Amino acid sequence: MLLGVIADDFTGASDIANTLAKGLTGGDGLRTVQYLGIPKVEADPAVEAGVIALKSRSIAAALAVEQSLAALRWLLDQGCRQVVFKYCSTFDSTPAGNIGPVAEALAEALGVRGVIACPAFPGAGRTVYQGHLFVKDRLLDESGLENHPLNPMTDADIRRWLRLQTQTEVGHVDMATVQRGPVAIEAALRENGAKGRTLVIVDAITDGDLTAIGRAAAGHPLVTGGSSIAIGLAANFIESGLAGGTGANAAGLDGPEAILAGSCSGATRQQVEIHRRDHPTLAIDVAGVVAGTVRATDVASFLLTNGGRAPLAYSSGTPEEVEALQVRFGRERVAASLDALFAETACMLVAAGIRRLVVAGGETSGAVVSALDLGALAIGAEIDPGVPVLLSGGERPVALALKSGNFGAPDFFAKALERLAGR
Ligand SMILES: Nc1ncnc2c1ncn2[C@@H]1O[C@H](COP(=O)(O)OP(=O)(O)OP(=O)(O)O)[C@@H](O)[C@H]1O
Ligand SMILES: O=C(O)[C@@H](O)C(=O)CO
Repeated sequence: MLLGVIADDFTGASDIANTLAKGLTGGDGLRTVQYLGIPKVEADPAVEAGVIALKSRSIAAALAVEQSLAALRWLLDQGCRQVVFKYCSTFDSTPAGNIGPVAEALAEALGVRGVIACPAFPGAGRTVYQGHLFVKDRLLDESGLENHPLNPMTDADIRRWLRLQTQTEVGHVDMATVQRGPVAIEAALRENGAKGRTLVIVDAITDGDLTAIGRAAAGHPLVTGGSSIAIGLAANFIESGLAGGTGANAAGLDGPEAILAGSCSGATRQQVEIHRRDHPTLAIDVAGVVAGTVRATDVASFLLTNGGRAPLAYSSGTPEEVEALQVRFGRERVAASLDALFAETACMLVAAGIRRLVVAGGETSGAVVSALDLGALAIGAEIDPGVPVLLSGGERPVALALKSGNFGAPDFFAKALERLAGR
Protein backbone atom coordinates (compact mmCIF):
# COMPACT_ATOMS: atom_id res chain seq x y z
CA MET A 1 0.00 0.00 0.00
CA LEU A 2 1.40 3.37 -1.04
CA LEU A 3 -1.16 5.84 0.15
CA GLY A 4 -3.38 5.62 3.21
CA VAL A 5 -6.38 7.72 4.13
CA ILE A 6 -7.93 8.27 7.54
CA ALA A 7 -11.46 9.55 6.93
CA ASP A 8 -13.57 10.94 9.77
CA ASP A 9 -16.83 9.54 8.41
CA PHE A 10 -18.06 6.83 6.09
CA THR A 11 -19.48 8.92 3.24
CA GLY A 12 -16.37 11.06 3.31
CA ALA A 13 -14.31 7.88 3.00
CA SER A 14 -16.14 6.77 -0.14
CA ASP A 15 -15.88 10.33 -1.48
CA ILE A 16 -12.07 10.31 -1.33
CA ALA A 17 -11.87 6.64 -2.40
CA ASN A 18 -13.74 7.77 -5.51
CA THR A 19 -11.22 10.57 -6.16
CA LEU A 20 -8.24 8.25 -5.73
CA ALA A 21 -9.76 5.56 -7.96
CA LYS A 22 -10.64 8.11 -10.67
CA GLY A 23 -7.27 9.82 -10.82
CA LEU A 24 -6.78 12.90 -12.98
CA THR A 25 -8.72 11.78 -16.05
CA GLY A 26 -11.36 9.48 -14.57
CA GLY A 27 -9.66 6.23 -15.53
CA ASP A 28 -6.13 6.45 -14.20
CA GLY A 29 -6.37 6.27 -10.44
CA LEU A 30 -4.96 3.99 -7.79
CA ARG A 31 -6.27 0.51 -6.98
CA THR A 32 -8.34 1.64 -4.01
CA VAL A 33 -10.22 -0.13 -1.23
CA GLN A 34 -12.40 1.30 1.53
CA TYR A 35 -12.17 -0.32 4.95
CA LEU A 36 -14.93 0.07 7.52
CA GLY A 37 -12.88 0.82 10.61
CA ILE A 38 -9.30 -0.35 11.16
CA PRO A 39 -8.81 -3.79 9.60
CA LYS A 40 -7.78 -6.58 11.93
CA VAL A 41 -5.72 -8.26 9.22
CA GLU A 42 -3.05 -7.15 6.75
CA ALA A 43 -4.09 -5.52 3.50
CA ASP A 44 -4.24 -7.39 0.20
CA PRO A 45 -0.82 -6.64 -1.36
CA ALA A 46 -2.52 -5.53 -4.61
CA VAL A 47 -4.13 -2.52 -2.89
CA GLU A 48 -2.37 0.76 -3.74
CA ALA A 49 -4.59 3.12 -1.73
CA GLY A 50 -6.39 2.10 1.46
CA VAL A 51 -9.10 4.33 2.90
CA ILE A 52 -9.99 3.71 6.54
CA ALA A 53 -13.47 4.98 7.37
CA LEU A 54 -13.78 6.04 10.99
CA LYS A 55 -16.85 7.51 12.63
CA SER A 56 -14.81 10.12 14.46
CA ARG A 57 -16.20 13.43 13.24
CA SER A 58 -18.60 14.05 16.08
CA ILE A 59 -17.14 12.08 18.99
CA ALA A 60 -14.96 13.47 21.82
CA ALA A 61 -11.70 14.90 20.47
CA ALA A 62 -9.51 12.64 22.65
CA LEU A 63 -11.23 9.53 21.31
CA ALA A 64 -10.98 10.79 17.72
CA VAL A 65 -7.23 11.30 18.24
CA GLU A 66 -6.80 7.81 19.71
CA GLN A 67 -8.69 6.13 16.84
CA SER A 68 -6.87 8.18 14.19
CA LEU A 69 -3.45 7.33 15.63
CA ALA A 70 -4.39 3.63 15.65
CA ALA A 71 -5.45 3.96 11.99
CA LEU A 72 -2.13 5.69 11.22
CA ARG A 73 -0.17 2.83 12.80
CA TRP A 74 -2.02 0.25 10.68
CA LEU A 75 -1.45 2.25 7.48
CA LEU A 76 2.27 2.68 8.22
CA ASP A 77 2.52 -1.05 8.92
CA GLN A 78 1.11 -1.68 5.42
CA GLY A 79 3.95 0.40 3.96
CA CYS A 80 2.15 3.70 3.23
CA ARG A 81 4.46 6.51 2.18
CA GLN A 82 1.82 9.21 2.41
CA VAL A 83 -1.22 9.60 4.67
CA VAL A 84 -4.23 11.83 4.07
CA PHE A 85 -6.53 12.91 6.88
CA LYS A 86 -9.90 13.42 5.15
CA TYR A 87 -12.50 15.66 6.78
CA CYS A 88 -15.61 17.31 5.44
CA SER A 89 -15.50 19.79 2.56
CA THR A 90 -17.66 22.03 4.74
CA PHE A 91 -15.11 21.66 7.55
CA ASP A 92 -17.73 20.11 9.87
CA SER A 93 -16.40 20.43 13.42
CA THR A 94 -17.10 22.34 16.60
CA PRO A 95 -14.76 24.76 18.40
CA ALA A 96 -13.91 21.79 20.69
CA GLY A 97 -12.53 19.66 17.84
CA ASN A 98 -11.93 17.36 15.99
CA ILE A 99 -10.06 18.47 12.89
CA GLY A 100 -7.35 20.41 14.76
CA PRO A 101 -6.57 17.84 17.47
CA VAL A 102 -6.49 14.89 15.04
CA ALA A 103 -4.38 16.70 12.42
CA GLU A 104 -1.90 17.94 15.05
CA ALA A 105 -1.61 14.47 16.60
CA LEU A 106 -0.95 12.88 13.19
CA ALA A 107 1.60 15.60 12.38
CA GLU A 108 3.39 15.03 15.66
CA ALA A 109 3.45 11.26 15.13
CA LEU A 110 4.96 11.77 11.66
CA GLY A 111 7.29 14.57 12.81
CA VAL A 112 6.04 17.17 10.34
CA ARG A 113 4.91 20.82 10.34
CA GLY A 114 3.61 23.10 7.59
CA VAL A 115 0.91 20.53 6.73
CA ILE A 116 -1.70 21.32 4.03
CA ALA A 117 -5.26 21.87 5.30
CA CYS A 118 -7.61 22.36 2.38
CA PRO A 119 -11.29 21.32 2.43
CA ALA A 120 -12.01 22.66 -1.10
CA PHE A 121 -14.12 20.42 -3.36
CA PRO A 122 -14.88 22.53 -6.44
CA GLY A 123 -16.94 19.73 -8.04
CA ALA A 124 -19.43 20.11 -5.18
CA GLY A 125 -19.17 23.92 -5.06
CA ARG A 126 -16.86 24.17 -2.03
CA THR A 127 -13.97 26.58 -2.54
CA VAL A 128 -11.44 28.29 -0.29
CA TYR A 129 -10.44 31.89 -1.00
CA GLN A 130 -8.49 34.18 1.34
CA GLY A 131 -8.90 31.61 4.08
CA HIS A 132 -12.71 31.67 3.78
CA LEU A 133 -14.80 28.65 2.82
CA PHE A 134 -17.61 29.09 0.30
CA VAL A 135 -20.45 26.72 -0.60
CA LYS A 136 -21.30 27.74 -4.16
CA ASP A 137 -21.83 31.52 -3.98
CA ARG A 138 -22.43 31.68 -0.22
CA LEU A 139 -19.99 31.97 2.65
CA LEU A 140 -20.06 28.79 4.76
CA ASP A 141 -21.94 30.41 7.64
CA GLU A 142 -24.72 31.60 5.31
CA SER A 143 -24.97 28.38 3.29
CA GLY A 144 -27.37 26.42 5.50
CA LEU A 145 -24.46 24.67 7.24
CA GLU A 146 -24.94 27.08 10.15
CA ASN A 147 -28.01 24.90 10.92
CA HIS A 148 -26.22 21.52 10.85
CA PRO A 149 -27.68 19.27 13.58
CA LEU A 150 -24.28 18.19 14.96
CA ASN A 151 -21.67 20.65 13.68
CA PRO A 152 -23.23 24.07 13.10
CA MET A 153 -20.68 26.04 11.06
CA THR A 154 -20.98 29.64 12.16
CA ASP A 155 -17.70 31.11 10.88
CA ALA A 156 -16.54 31.00 7.24
CA ASP A 157 -12.97 32.05 8.16
CA ILE A 158 -11.63 28.54 8.57
CA ARG A 159 -8.22 29.82 9.74
CA ARG A 160 -9.99 31.34 12.75
CA TRP A 161 -12.27 28.29 13.22
CA LEU A 162 -9.34 25.87 13.05
CA ARG A 163 -7.28 27.99 15.45
CA LEU A 164 -9.96 27.43 18.11
CA GLN A 165 -9.06 23.73 17.87
CA THR A 166 -5.25 23.79 17.59
CA GLN A 167 -2.27 24.17 19.88
CA THR A 168 -0.05 25.93 17.35
CA GLU A 169 -0.87 28.90 15.13
CA VAL A 170 -2.59 28.26 11.81
CA GLY A 171 -0.82 29.36 8.63
CA HIS A 172 -2.24 30.42 5.26
CA VAL A 173 -1.11 30.00 1.65
CA ASP A 174 -3.11 32.48 -0.40
CA MET A 175 -4.51 32.18 -3.91
CA ALA A 176 -1.76 34.33 -5.47
CA THR A 177 0.82 31.84 -4.23
CA VAL A 178 -1.24 28.82 -5.30
CA GLN A 179 -1.48 30.27 -8.80
CA ARG A 180 2.31 30.50 -9.00
CA GLY A 181 2.36 26.68 -8.90
CA PRO A 182 3.76 23.71 -6.97
CA VAL A 183 7.23 25.14 -6.27
CA ALA A 184 5.82 28.34 -4.77
CA ILE A 185 3.23 26.39 -2.76
CA GLU A 186 5.84 24.02 -1.39
CA ALA A 187 8.11 26.96 -0.40
CA ALA A 188 5.21 28.70 1.38
CA LEU A 189 4.38 25.51 3.29
CA ARG A 190 8.00 25.12 4.36
CA GLU A 191 8.11 28.74 5.51
CA ASN A 192 4.96 28.24 7.60
CA GLY A 193 6.41 25.06 9.08
CA ALA A 194 9.62 26.87 10.00
CA LYS A 195 7.51 29.41 11.91
CA GLY A 196 6.13 26.55 14.04
CA ARG A 197 2.73 26.33 12.37
CA THR A 198 1.52 22.75 12.18
CA LEU A 199 -1.46 23.34 9.89
CA VAL A 200 -1.71 25.67 6.93
CA ILE A 201 -4.99 26.58 5.23
CA VAL A 202 -4.35 26.57 1.49
CA ASP A 203 -6.67 28.47 -0.87
CA ALA A 204 -8.14 26.51 -3.81
CA ILE A 205 -10.92 27.42 -6.22
CA THR A 206 -10.49 25.00 -9.11
CA ASP A 207 -9.42 21.40 -9.71
CA GLY A 208 -6.35 22.95 -11.37
CA ASP A 209 -5.42 24.63 -8.07
CA LEU A 210 -5.86 21.29 -6.29
CA THR A 211 -3.73 19.50 -8.86
CA ALA A 212 -0.95 22.03 -8.24
CA ILE A 213 -1.34 21.61 -4.46
CA GLY A 214 -1.25 17.82 -4.94
CA ARG A 215 2.00 18.15 -6.90
CA ALA A 216 3.45 20.31 -4.12
CA ALA A 217 2.46 17.58 -1.65
CA ALA A 218 4.47 14.83 -3.37
CA GLY A 219 6.89 13.64 -0.71
CA HIS A 220 4.83 15.10 2.15
CA PRO A 221 4.10 12.30 4.64
CA LEU A 222 0.85 14.02 5.73
CA VAL A 223 -1.81 15.94 3.82
CA THR A 224 -5.21 16.99 5.19
CA GLY A 225 -8.38 18.13 3.49
CA GLY A 226 -11.55 17.28 1.61
CA SER A 227 -11.64 14.62 -1.08
CA SER A 228 -10.28 16.91 -3.81
CA ILE A 229 -6.97 17.27 -1.99
CA ALA A 230 -6.31 13.80 -3.44
CA ILE A 231 -6.81 14.87 -7.07
CA GLY A 232 -3.10 15.03 -7.86
CA LEU A 233 -1.87 12.42 -5.39
CA ALA A 234 -2.58 9.31 -7.48
CA ALA A 235 -0.69 10.85 -10.41
CA ASN A 236 2.37 11.47 -8.21
CA PHE A 237 2.61 7.73 -7.50
CA ILE A 238 1.80 6.64 -11.05
CA GLU A 239 4.31 9.00 -12.67
CA SER A 240 7.03 7.92 -10.29
CA GLY A 241 6.40 4.33 -11.44
CA LEU A 242 5.36 3.12 -7.99
CA ALA A 243 1.67 2.54 -8.88
CA GLY A 244 0.02 0.92 -11.88
CA GLY A 245 -3.00 3.18 -12.39
CA THR A 246 -5.83 0.71 -12.74
CA GLY A 247 -8.63 2.88 -11.28
CA ALA A 248 -12.19 2.01 -10.29
CA ASN A 249 -13.16 -1.53 -11.22
CA ALA A 250 -16.04 -2.86 -9.10
CA ALA A 251 -19.03 -3.94 -11.17
CA GLY A 252 -22.66 -3.37 -10.17
CA LEU A 253 -25.02 -5.88 -8.58
CA ASP A 254 -28.73 -6.33 -9.20
CA GLY A 255 -31.22 -7.44 -6.55
CA PRO A 256 -33.81 -6.19 -4.04
CA GLU A 257 -33.35 -2.56 -3.01
CA ALA A 258 -34.02 0.02 -0.29
CA ILE A 259 -33.14 3.63 0.55
CA LEU A 260 -32.50 5.04 4.04
CA ALA A 261 -32.10 8.79 4.64
CA GLY A 262 -31.05 10.26 8.00
CA SER A 263 -29.53 13.44 6.62
CA CYS A 264 -31.40 16.71 7.19
CA SER A 265 -29.37 18.71 4.67
CA GLY A 266 -31.09 20.88 2.07
CA ALA A 267 -29.92 18.61 -0.76
CA THR A 268 -31.21 15.44 0.91
CA ARG A 269 -34.56 17.02 1.74
CA GLN A 270 -34.95 18.01 -1.91
CA GLN A 271 -34.00 14.48 -3.04
CA VAL A 272 -36.60 13.06 -0.65
CA GLU A 273 -39.23 15.43 -2.06
CA ILE A 274 -38.46 14.41 -5.65
CA HIS A 275 -38.43 10.71 -4.80
CA ARG A 276 -41.72 10.91 -2.85
CA ARG A 277 -43.54 11.96 -6.02
CA ASP A 278 -43.49 8.53 -7.61
CA HIS A 279 -42.10 6.04 -5.09
CA PRO A 280 -43.35 4.59 -1.79
CA THR A 281 -41.90 6.61 1.12
CA LEU A 282 -42.09 6.37 4.88
CA ALA A 283 -41.55 9.51 6.96
CA ILE A 284 -40.12 8.17 10.21
CA ASP A 285 -41.75 9.61 13.33
CA VAL A 286 -38.58 10.65 15.16
CA ALA A 287 -40.30 11.42 18.48
CA GLY A 288 -41.75 7.90 18.30
CA VAL A 289 -38.28 6.46 17.70
CA VAL A 290 -36.87 8.23 20.77
CA ALA A 291 -39.86 7.17 22.85
CA GLY A 292 -39.49 3.57 21.65
CA THR A 293 -42.89 3.32 19.97
CA VAL A 294 -41.46 3.27 16.42
CA ARG A 295 -39.08 0.36 15.89
CA ALA A 296 -36.75 -1.01 13.24
CA THR A 297 -39.24 -3.77 12.43
CA ASP A 298 -41.78 -1.09 11.41
CA VAL A 299 -39.32 0.57 9.04
CA ALA A 300 -37.94 -2.70 7.63
CA SER A 301 -41.38 -4.17 6.99
CA PHE A 302 -42.45 -1.02 5.11
CA LEU A 303 -39.36 -1.23 2.90
CA LEU A 304 -39.63 -4.97 2.30
CA THR A 305 -43.35 -4.80 1.55
CA ASN A 306 -42.64 -2.19 -1.10
CA GLY A 307 -39.71 -4.06 -2.67
CA GLY A 308 -39.14 -3.53 -6.40
CA ARG A 309 -40.49 0.05 -6.27
CA ALA A 310 -37.39 1.84 -4.90
CA PRO A 311 -38.87 2.40 -1.41
CA LEU A 312 -37.44 5.11 0.85
CA ALA A 313 -37.60 5.58 4.64
CA TYR A 314 -36.40 8.94 5.94
CA SER A 315 -36.07 10.90 9.16
CA SER A 316 -34.93 14.06 7.33
CA GLY A 317 -36.56 17.16 8.79
CA THR A 318 -36.38 20.95 8.42
CA PRO A 319 -34.03 22.95 10.68
CA GLU A 320 -37.08 23.96 12.76
CA GLU A 321 -38.18 20.33 13.19
CA VAL A 322 -34.66 19.25 14.08
CA GLU A 323 -34.31 22.01 16.65
CA ALA A 324 -37.66 21.23 18.25
CA LEU A 325 -36.73 17.56 18.66
CA GLN A 326 -33.29 18.40 20.01
CA VAL A 327 -34.74 20.81 22.57
CA ARG A 328 -37.32 18.21 23.62
CA PHE A 329 -35.05 15.15 23.91
CA GLY A 330 -31.44 16.39 23.71
CA ARG A 331 -29.23 16.28 20.62
CA GLU A 332 -27.25 13.20 21.61
CA ARG A 333 -30.34 11.19 22.49
CA VAL A 334 -32.04 11.93 19.15
CA ALA A 335 -28.88 11.07 17.22
CA ALA A 336 -28.24 7.85 19.18
CA SER A 337 -31.87 6.70 18.79
CA LEU A 338 -31.83 7.32 15.05
CA ASP A 339 -28.40 5.73 14.56
CA ALA A 340 -29.65 2.62 16.35
CA LEU A 341 -32.87 2.55 14.34
CA PHE A 342 -31.12 2.83 10.97
CA ALA A 343 -28.45 0.28 11.96
CA GLU A 344 -31.00 -2.29 13.08
CA THR A 345 -33.22 -1.67 10.06
CA ALA A 346 -30.29 -2.19 7.68
CA CYS A 347 -29.36 -5.50 9.33
CA MET A 348 -32.95 -6.72 8.98
CA LEU A 349 -33.03 -5.63 5.33
CA VAL A 350 -29.81 -7.41 4.37
CA ALA A 351 -30.85 -10.53 6.31
CA ALA A 352 -34.11 -10.47 4.32
CA GLY A 353 -32.24 -10.36 0.99
CA ILE A 354 -31.77 -6.65 0.17
CA ARG A 355 -28.73 -6.39 -2.13
CA ARG A 356 -28.79 -2.73 -3.18
CA LEU A 357 -28.78 -0.16 -0.39
CA VAL A 358 -28.61 3.62 -0.67
CA VAL A 359 -27.92 5.59 2.53
CA ALA A 360 -28.00 9.39 2.87
CA GLY A 361 -25.95 11.11 5.58
CA GLY A 362 -22.46 10.54 6.95
CA GLU A 363 -23.42 9.65 10.54
CA THR A 364 -26.31 7.57 9.28
CA SER A 365 -24.08 5.70 6.82
CA GLY A 366 -21.55 5.09 9.59
CA ALA A 367 -24.21 3.56 11.81
CA VAL A 368 -25.58 1.40 9.00
CA VAL A 369 -22.32 0.14 7.58
CA SER A 370 -20.74 -0.55 10.98
CA ALA A 371 -23.73 -2.69 11.91
CA LEU A 372 -23.59 -4.59 8.62
CA ASP A 373 -19.93 -5.51 9.21
CA LEU A 374 -19.14 -5.81 5.49
CA GLY A 375 -15.33 -5.86 5.49
CA ALA A 376 -13.42 -4.16 2.66
CA LEU A 377 -15.38 -2.42 -0.11
CA ALA A 378 -14.27 -2.20 -3.73
CA ILE A 379 -14.86 1.06 -5.63
CA GLY A 380 -17.02 1.23 -8.75
CA ALA A 381 -18.46 3.88 -11.05
CA GLU A 382 -19.19 7.43 -9.85
CA ILE A 383 -22.94 8.04 -9.42
CA ASP A 384 -22.71 11.81 -8.81
CA PRO A 385 -19.66 13.87 -7.76
CA GLY A 386 -18.22 12.34 -4.59
CA VAL A 387 -20.46 9.25 -4.50
CA PRO A 388 -19.20 5.99 -6.04
CA VAL A 389 -20.75 2.54 -6.24
CA LEU A 390 -19.29 0.41 -3.43
CA LEU A 391 -19.29 -3.37 -3.49
CA SER A 392 -18.71 -5.67 -0.53
CA GLY A 393 -17.13 -9.10 -0.91
CA GLY A 394 -18.23 -12.38 0.62
CA GLU A 395 -20.83 -14.92 -0.39
CA ARG A 396 -23.72 -12.48 -0.31
CA PRO A 397 -22.27 -9.20 -1.59
CA VAL A 398 -24.10 -5.91 -1.12
CA ALA A 399 -23.86 -2.91 -3.46
CA LEU A 400 -23.95 0.37 -1.56
CA ALA A 401 -24.14 4.08 -2.20
CA LEU A 402 -23.21 6.19 0.83
CA LYS A 403 -24.25 9.76 0.08
CA SER A 404 -22.88 12.71 2.00
CA GLY A 405 -25.72 14.93 3.16
CA ASN A 406 -25.26 17.70 0.65
CA PHE A 407 -24.17 15.63 -2.33
CA GLY A 408 -26.09 14.36 -5.33
CA ALA A 409 -28.47 15.68 -7.98
CA PRO A 410 -32.20 16.02 -7.13
CA ASP A 411 -32.97 12.60 -8.70
CA PHE A 412 -30.09 10.94 -6.84
CA PHE A 413 -31.99 8.11 -5.14
CA ALA A 414 -33.52 6.54 -8.25
CA LYS A 415 -30.31 7.07 -10.22
CA ALA A 416 -28.17 5.50 -7.50
CA LEU A 417 -30.25 2.31 -7.49
CA GLU A 418 -29.78 2.03 -11.26
CA ARG A 419 -26.02 2.54 -11.01
CA LEU A 420 -25.78 0.00 -8.19
CA ALA A 421 -27.38 -2.52 -10.53
CA GLY A 422 -24.71 -1.68 -13.12
CA ARG A 423 -27.14 0.09 -15.44
N1 LIG B 1 -35.73 14.69 12.17
C1 LIG B 1 -34.59 14.78 12.85
N2 LIG B 1 -34.51 15.56 13.96
C2 LIG B 1 -33.36 15.68 14.62
N3 LIG B 1 -32.20 15.10 14.27
C3 LIG B 1 -32.24 14.31 13.19
C4 LIG B 1 -33.42 14.11 12.43
N4 LIG B 1 -33.13 13.28 11.41
C5 LIG B 1 -31.83 12.99 11.52
N5 LIG B 1 -31.29 13.60 12.59
C6 LIG B 1 -29.90 13.54 13.02
O1 LIG B 1 -29.18 14.40 12.17
C7 LIG B 1 -27.88 13.87 11.95
C8 LIG B 1 -27.65 13.79 10.45
O2 LIG B 1 -26.32 13.48 10.27
P1 LIG B 1 -25.79 12.75 8.98
O3 LIG B 1 -24.30 12.81 9.11
O4 LIG B 1 -26.40 11.42 8.81
O5 LIG B 1 -26.29 13.66 7.80
P2 LIG B 1 -25.55 14.94 7.21
O6 LIG B 1 -24.88 15.66 8.32
O7 LIG B 1 -26.51 15.68 6.39
O8 LIG B 1 -24.52 14.25 6.26
P3 LIG B 1 -22.96 14.53 6.11
O9 LIG B 1 -22.34 14.29 7.46
O10 LIG B 1 -22.58 13.48 5.13
O11 LIG B 1 -22.84 15.91 5.62
C9 LIG B 1 -27.82 12.51 12.60
O12 LIG B 1 -27.17 12.63 13.84
C10 LIG B 1 -29.29 12.17 12.81
O13 LIG B 1 -29.48 11.33 13.90
O1 LIG C 1 -16.27 16.25 2.07
C1 LIG C 1 -17.48 16.09 2.02
O2 LIG C 1 -18.28 17.01 1.90
C2 LIG C 1 -18.00 14.69 2.22
O3 LIG C 1 -17.09 13.75 1.75
C3 LIG C 1 -18.25 14.47 3.65
O4 LIG C 1 -17.34 14.19 4.38
C4 LIG C 1 -19.61 14.69 4.17
O5 LIG C 1 -19.87 13.84 5.25
